[in-house]
Amino acid sequence: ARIQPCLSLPEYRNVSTGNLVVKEPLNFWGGARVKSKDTKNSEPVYEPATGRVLCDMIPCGEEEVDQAIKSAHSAFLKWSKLAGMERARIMLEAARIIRERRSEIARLEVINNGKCITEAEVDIDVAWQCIEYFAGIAPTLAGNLHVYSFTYSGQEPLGVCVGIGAWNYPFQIAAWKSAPALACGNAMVFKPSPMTPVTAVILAEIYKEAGAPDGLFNVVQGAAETGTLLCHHPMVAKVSFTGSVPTGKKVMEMSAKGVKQVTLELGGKSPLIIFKDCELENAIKGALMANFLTQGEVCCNGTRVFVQREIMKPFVEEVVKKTKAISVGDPLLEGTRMGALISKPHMEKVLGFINQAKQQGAKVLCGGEPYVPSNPKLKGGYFLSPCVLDNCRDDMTCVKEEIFGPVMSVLPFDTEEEVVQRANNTTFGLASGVFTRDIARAHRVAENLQAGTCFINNYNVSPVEVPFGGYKMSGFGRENGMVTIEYYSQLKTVVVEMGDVECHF
Ligand SMILES: NC(=O)c1ccc[n+]([C@@H]2O[C@H](COP(=O)([O-])OP(=O)(O)OC[C@H]3O[C@@H](n4cnc5c(N)ncnc54)[C@H](O)[C@@H]3O)[C@@H](O)[C@H]2O)c1
Ligand SMILES: C[N+](C)(C)CCCC=O
Repeated sequence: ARIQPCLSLPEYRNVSTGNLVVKEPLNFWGGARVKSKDTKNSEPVYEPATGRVLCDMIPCGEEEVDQAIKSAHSAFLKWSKLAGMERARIMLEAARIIRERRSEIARLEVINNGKCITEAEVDIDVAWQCIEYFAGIAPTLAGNLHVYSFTYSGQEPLGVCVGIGAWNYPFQIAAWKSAPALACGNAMVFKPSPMTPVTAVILAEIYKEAGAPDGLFNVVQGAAETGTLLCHHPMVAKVSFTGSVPTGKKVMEMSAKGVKQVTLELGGKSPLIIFKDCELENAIKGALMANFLTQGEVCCNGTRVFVQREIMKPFVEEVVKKTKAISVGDPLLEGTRMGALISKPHMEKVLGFINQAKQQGAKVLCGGEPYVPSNPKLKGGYFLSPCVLDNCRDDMTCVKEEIFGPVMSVLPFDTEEEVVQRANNTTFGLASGVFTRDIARAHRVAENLQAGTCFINNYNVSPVEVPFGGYKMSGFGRENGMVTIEYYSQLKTVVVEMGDVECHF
């Protein structure tokens, strides 16, 4: 059942929309691709831009999950004993290979996810940067020595960590989870979303090629059932989850049963506040960046756009003009700025939110309809014209719930105090943004917004050096930045007696 890859990465350079069928096994453990055992539960995976079947996702069952975890455990025993420098060398080599193969990996990501190529290339860059960043940290992991009491403490890895990913940034999520885990000396079993099974296994091959021991980074395919098996497995020390709030709650509950550590990167409904003293052109660009990257399927998007009443008219006119100009279509073409949504059911869900918004009194200023590109091969794709909604109120469903599609809701406001209160009136707390020329106001608003990130005079800029994660129901724990080391390690304290034991008895 253990198989080496059939299609080498350079061959993916020639794939185009509508011509790839992935036949290779998509699981990886013990240092090789592994064919799934039980094909009866296989599910078709669709290419979003065409609606064609790209491959079959065959979920891993109990025995396979157990094999992957045991493979990770045996790699952990070796990897955790390496010096930080040795781990770093292998991780840096993995980052280099990703950089070299950026174009092929990005093309595969586009075909599986539907996002446009220019964005996918950035995602791949962020992935290798993240691995490079944590490789740099690995040799610096040192403890504290308390000389006079002669005690010392230092970080130790947790063991086998599980990563569970969402479908919107498949390769990048696998890197964001594996890089800090491996830097700390852990091994990982990663389960991608069943809708985007194709690229995580390439990351596994790259770690192996870079010199990682067999079993260090493993991939098991599957949906809820496979995820449940991972969360319950007694040899798993930690679960790092990216996905929706309802699934995040289940993951936390299951992990609690085994007292496993958890990181939850969940959904959002983030506010973007635009004051009348902003530089309007930048604020408009910021609103587009906050809403339409990856077809709006971005957890931290600023989908509640609060605009100070005095500038509402020019803001809306320009934002609508620029939204209408977004080129939707073949995601592998350089000129395309918006590709296809992940699936037909998801597109219908987004359309349902738009219809409901209309029924509740919102006005569609542009878009919000299925889009059929002229190219015949894209006729079955899940394209939607980006949508701006006006006449929105805070109590509407489109303003309260995460849509996860290209839908911007615009809301007027009058005062800073009022808008901060309204912005915080949500159970989510992933991100937020503010546009103003008043530096004191910018920092005051950032301080008062209940969110893990606040972007001032920009949006969706997340370098790997800075922590990313949520407040409230958007989750806890962080990815990226130094702090992430805390979430993939545990502290050992050693107390050394330099004299005789003073006995109380
Ligand atoms: N905060 C972040 O960093 C971040 C990043 C990307 C996406 N997201 C969020 O992810 C959501 C969209 O992704 P999605 O639709 O893939 O989310 P989802 O919750 O449906 O699925 C996420 C992952 O969980 C798995 N899963 C499902 N049921 C499970 C179970 N019972 N036990 C274990 N695993 C299970 C899925 O197979 C998938 O791999 C949005 O809410 C978005 O905001 C958050
Ligand atoms: C790279 N971004 C844009 C910050 C997105 C992070 C992952 C959220 O879905």
